[in-house]
Amino acid sequence: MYDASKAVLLIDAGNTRIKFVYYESLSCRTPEGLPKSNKFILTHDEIERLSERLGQFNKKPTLVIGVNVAGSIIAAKISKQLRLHHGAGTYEQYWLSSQPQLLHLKNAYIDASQLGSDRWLAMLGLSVHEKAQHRPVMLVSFGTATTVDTVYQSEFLGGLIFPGLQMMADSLAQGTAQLPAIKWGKSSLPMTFPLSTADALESGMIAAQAAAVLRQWTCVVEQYGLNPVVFYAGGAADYVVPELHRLLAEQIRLHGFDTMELVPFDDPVLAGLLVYAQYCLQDSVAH
Ligand SMILES: Nc1ncnc2c1ncn2[C@@H]1O[C@H](COP(=O)(O)OP(=O)(O)OP(=O)(O)O)[C@@H](O)[C@H]1O
Ligand SMILES: CC(C)(CO)[C@@H](O)C(=O)NCCC(=O)O
Repeated sequence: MYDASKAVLLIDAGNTRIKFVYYESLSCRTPEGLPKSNKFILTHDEIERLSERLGQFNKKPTLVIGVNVAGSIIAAKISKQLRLHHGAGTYEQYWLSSQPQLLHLKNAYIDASQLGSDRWLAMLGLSVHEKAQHRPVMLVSFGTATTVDTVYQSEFLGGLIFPGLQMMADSLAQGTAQLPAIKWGKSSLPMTFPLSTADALESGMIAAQAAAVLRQWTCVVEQYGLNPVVFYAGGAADYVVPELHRLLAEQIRLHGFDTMELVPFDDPVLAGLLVYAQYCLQDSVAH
């Protein structure tokens, strides 16, 4: 049972955008059984609008839980907006960091505090997925950076970090004399032998992203002999997933697995924060 009186705000402050989800009450459910939510996104330049944006809801959120990988200035700006919104009213606010263990989830990182708190909370969200019960589950997050992380038997096993699609494109344009900035068009499979600069860049970057994910999938298969479920999220997913689908299908066939699961997972960080907020609001839990 949850403390139904509290409105809750969850925050995923990333390097490009900040995602918020507001719950008037975690007990108020949709027909699908999920808490009714209002999601909104602000860029870093728009943080000053947070207080006004929160003013549109009926109740002030008295429990605010967030992760922030965008630095202390961003965290301070968000906290200032929350103080503005609450005035003299009281509320609890927590920025979570990565730990060796959170609820049931263990963290194999050598120094747990190094792990991005967004990755950690996303793993918590992933770990409660029904598919995570008997098989390894992977999450590919195509955000500002791309990350490829794995959970098996309630343990985060580690993962890859590399530049996101836009960051790859920007660094090529900035670091060379002849390579232009890319205008991403419709998503398509990389070409076999690209014959223009634009095609060579687009095909190269998509191939690099998909191949890195496939490498990690192969590591999981070799380590555990099981066919992992691959979840994906993030703004650049649409561009990479067609090629990833093609590569995975080929490997699934070669390994003799009978199913391929490449599944979208919206807002995994916010999903993990919800798991944690529900835990915090359980009657018996003292925070
Ligand atoms: N219209 C678009 N065209 C090309 N790439 C896009 C487009 N929209 C998003 N992207 C890609 O998505 C990335 C951003 O993804 P997303 O919006 O999920 O991340 P984010 O909110 O910045 O996340 P975080 O900062 O938490 O990593 C960009 O860096 C870019 O690679
Ligand atoms: C990798 C990013 C940028 C992804 O948002 C973030 O999780 C981060 O800054 N991580 C810190 C380093 C680490 O996770 O090992």
